[in-house]
Amino acid sequence: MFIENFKVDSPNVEYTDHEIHSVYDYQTTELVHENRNGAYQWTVKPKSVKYEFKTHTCVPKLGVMLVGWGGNNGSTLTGGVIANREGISWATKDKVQQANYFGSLTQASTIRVGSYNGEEIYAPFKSLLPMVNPDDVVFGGWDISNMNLADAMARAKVFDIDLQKQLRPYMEHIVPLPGIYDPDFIAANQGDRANNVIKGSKKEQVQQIIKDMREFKEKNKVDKLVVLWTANTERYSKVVVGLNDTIENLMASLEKNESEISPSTLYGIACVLENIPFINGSPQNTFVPGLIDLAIQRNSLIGGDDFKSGQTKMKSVLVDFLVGAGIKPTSIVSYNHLGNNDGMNLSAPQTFRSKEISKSNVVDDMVASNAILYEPGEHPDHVVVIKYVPYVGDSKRAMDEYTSEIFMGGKSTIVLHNTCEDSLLAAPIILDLVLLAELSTRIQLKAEGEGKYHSFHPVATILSYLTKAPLVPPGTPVVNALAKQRAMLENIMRACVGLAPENNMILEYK
Ligand SMILES: NC(=O)c1ccc[n+]([C@@H]2O[C@H](COP(=O)([O-])OP(=O)(O)OC[C@H]3O[C@@H](n4cnc5c(N)ncnc54)[C@H](O)[C@@H]3O)[C@@H](O)[C@H]2O)c1
Ligand SMILES: O=P([O-])([O-])O[C@@H]1[C@@H](O)[C@H](O)[C@@H](O)[C@H](O)[C@@H]1O
Repeated sequence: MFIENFKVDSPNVEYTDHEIHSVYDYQTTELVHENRNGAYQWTVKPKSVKYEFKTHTCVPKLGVMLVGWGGNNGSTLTGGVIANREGISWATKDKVQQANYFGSLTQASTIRVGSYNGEEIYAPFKSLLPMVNPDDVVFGGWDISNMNLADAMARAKVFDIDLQKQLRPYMEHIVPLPGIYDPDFIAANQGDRANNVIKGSKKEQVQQIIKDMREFKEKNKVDKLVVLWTANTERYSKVVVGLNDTIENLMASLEKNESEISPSTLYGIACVLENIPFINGSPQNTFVPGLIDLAIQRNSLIGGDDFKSGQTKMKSVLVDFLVGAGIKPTSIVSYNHLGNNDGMNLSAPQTFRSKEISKSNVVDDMVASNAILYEPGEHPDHVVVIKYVPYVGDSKRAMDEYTSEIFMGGKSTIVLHNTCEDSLLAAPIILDLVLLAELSTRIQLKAEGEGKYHSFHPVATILSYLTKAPLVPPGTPVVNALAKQRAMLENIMRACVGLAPENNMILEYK
């Protein structure tokens, strides 16, 4: 059964006009490794820590500025939101299709709230806490190409033609702001579209981005802004002592106009200086150590890296299942080809390398979780291939072969083939990233013994479900397994309204 919304009735939760206050017992464990009578022994001590959460319920008018707005993802997301907002439907060869937000965790998934007369009751994920309605988001952004968004949508060849015709009047007057272009960081084959660029030194470019964000906020009367990079994948920046390893060195390098500061890092610096959440949807190391430290120092939200949209999302489910079932994946070979501009940019070795890294590390935590299967340091063979095939456009083809060792030396090989428009996978993920980033800035918490409330750590691990290579604060474990990432997010939101984590025990019926 489905219910639209609910309210929690508990002595641990208080709803006021402006906030939800909850008191929450966090059940965890403390591990002790000690020498007892000459032998080391592990002891696990259950531990309960009292937390208080305070969530501001006043939902702001939200502006979202996309870097790479005129790309396939940017134009698809913008068109998709307009279609939803305007209630557009269009004819396909199968049926009359209504606009929807399928693929968005916040808009199209549900959570279990309990059982009623023996029936499981579900509510929308977004009913857990007050969130911005995507239809109300005001979009803006930058692109190094000056193509208007209607033409960009046509160039992307993602939407059905009848939908494109209906969206054109809403999008043809929208032209992205000039972007920061540095040909050294993306493939040479992108040079042709760079006709809309910010001139000047790197410091002047950062100042221009700051000016753009302030003007956007002022012009659109938005209360809050989130900026997200959905521009071309860049090559990795070199991380060098004295260049970008500390805040001081990064800012000094900016003054000196050092060539090794990438455009994405420049947008990141601008956002952190303005205390505007900045999310990186591509795989490169935008967040060099100096920028991470700057974000921590200024308590400004940063999140990334690389949208977890298709093949990698499946991998973070399948390998978790295999290893969790006591089956040993020994070879994972992932191939994909696509023909959009992203594919063309990734055909250069240095940009492909960024993608190869973010797609390859995704099984590490699952492999490390099972020393019955894997010797220390042992790892499955894992190969990632991406090829550019213009004819297939945005319709990405992904082929995977997983070989595993099973009972008594047997082998099991699973082969997957997926065909899917890349941008239709990424657009709802972008939406979730910006909505959840905004929400997380409205949550404050404190553990028992902590005097004052504080926000979540500025490196937003809460967004991990949506990224291939989750950015985490130094010293924090990286979790890639999709079910764990979803549970983390859902359970934190449940804690904010005083609900226990979903434990799936269903003891009532045992
Ligand atoms: N679609 C997916 O499923 C998916 C998944 C994970 C990551 N990504 C990443 O998202 C990014 C965008 O994908 P896409 O398919 O929209 O690519 P795209 O090439 O269609 O769009 C990128 C846009 O960024 C613009 N651009 C490049 N450098 C810029 C800069 N410095 N400032 C402003 N604009 C700039 C380009 O002109 C282009 O319009 C890529 O890096 C891709 O790897 C996509
Ligand atoms: O999310 P996923 O399907 O594993 O990964 C995808 C890659 O395989 C694809 O080549 C690339 O163009 C997309 O941007 C995305 O990164």
